[in-house]
Amino acid sequence: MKILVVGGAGYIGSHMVKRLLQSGAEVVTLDNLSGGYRDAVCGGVFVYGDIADTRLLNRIFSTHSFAAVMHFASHIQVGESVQEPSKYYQNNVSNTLNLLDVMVAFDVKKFIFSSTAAIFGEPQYTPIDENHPKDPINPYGRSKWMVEQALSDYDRAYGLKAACLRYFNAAGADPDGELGERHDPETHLIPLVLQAASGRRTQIRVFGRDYETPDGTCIRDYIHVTDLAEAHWLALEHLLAGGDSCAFNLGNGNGFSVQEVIDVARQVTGKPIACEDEARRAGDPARLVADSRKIREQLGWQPRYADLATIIADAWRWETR
Ligand SMILES: O=c1ccn([C@@H]2O[C@H](COP(=O)(O)OP(=O)(O)O[C@H]3O[C@H](CO)[C@H](O)[C@H](O)[C@H]3O)[C@@H](O)[C@H]2O)c(=O)[nH]1
Repeated sequence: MKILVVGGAGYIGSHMVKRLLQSGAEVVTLDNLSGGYRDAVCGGVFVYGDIADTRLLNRIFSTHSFAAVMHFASHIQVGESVQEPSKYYQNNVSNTLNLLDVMVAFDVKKFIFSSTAAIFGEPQYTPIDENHPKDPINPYGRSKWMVEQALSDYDRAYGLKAACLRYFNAAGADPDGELGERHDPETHLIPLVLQAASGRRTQIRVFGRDYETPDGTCIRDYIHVTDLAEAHWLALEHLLAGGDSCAFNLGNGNGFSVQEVIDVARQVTGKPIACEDEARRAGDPARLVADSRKIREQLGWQPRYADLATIIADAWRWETR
């Protein structure tokens, strides 16, 4: 079984490549990242490039016979998407459609798509299940919801079966210590908190202490990246077994505030971690917590690293590697 992993050199994609290789799948990784992550993709075929490049895609699909495509490559910063929407619609929507059209042309009709909690917008209730209204409040969320809608149409018209996996807050690192989180620039809470612990940063800025939450800071549902990769594996098995298109929310169902994350990080690292209070960051809902019962019930997903201290401990091992 050969799988094309687009964005397989990034944070979540590289964990997926590892999971696939462990299962004996053949992997072709397509990515335009180089450096550490690329080195970490220790197996399979690596193709440097971009899904905007139709000629490259045609060459890859003519050379390999894929059972499915897993697509992790996208821009993911909410704030940036407000400033530069074109970048988000171009890359996340238009380039994804380019990939889908080549897939259809080569009769590859199983697709795993990285979606996001940002498609829901301001929560109308929590925990958020799959049927929660979709009303994204920024171009990033809209770009992902547009693709989810396009995928429904591609299923109806071309029989392309897709699993949309809506991540809440992916965090942590490979428990073996081989892979971890690195974005450039880094904007995510846990790696920034740990950089403050390790001395690579002087402090962590807390964006808002005036939310309607018990300690005033925002609440998020952190999911270990290895559990996330496992969910993708189960979704892949589902599609390869002839299963129908589907969408699943992925989180642990436990909300932790920014202050709680900092407190747990202090315990795990034994470092003081200085904080500075800042104004709210635009586009941050107060509370995002997933109801993931659907994937547990339908695909048997069982997170193994649901404990926040474990998630942070694995990320800390990577930060101090
Ligand atoms: O330096 C920081 C960084 C973050 N935060 C806070 O920490 C929480 C988590 O922020 P992250 O940036 O780590 O994560 P988000 O919830 O903003 O982002 C997640 O959800 C987004 C969509 O809502 C995208 O999918 C994104 O990739 C994903 O990590 C937020 O309340 C944020 O305001 C801080 O206080 N200080």
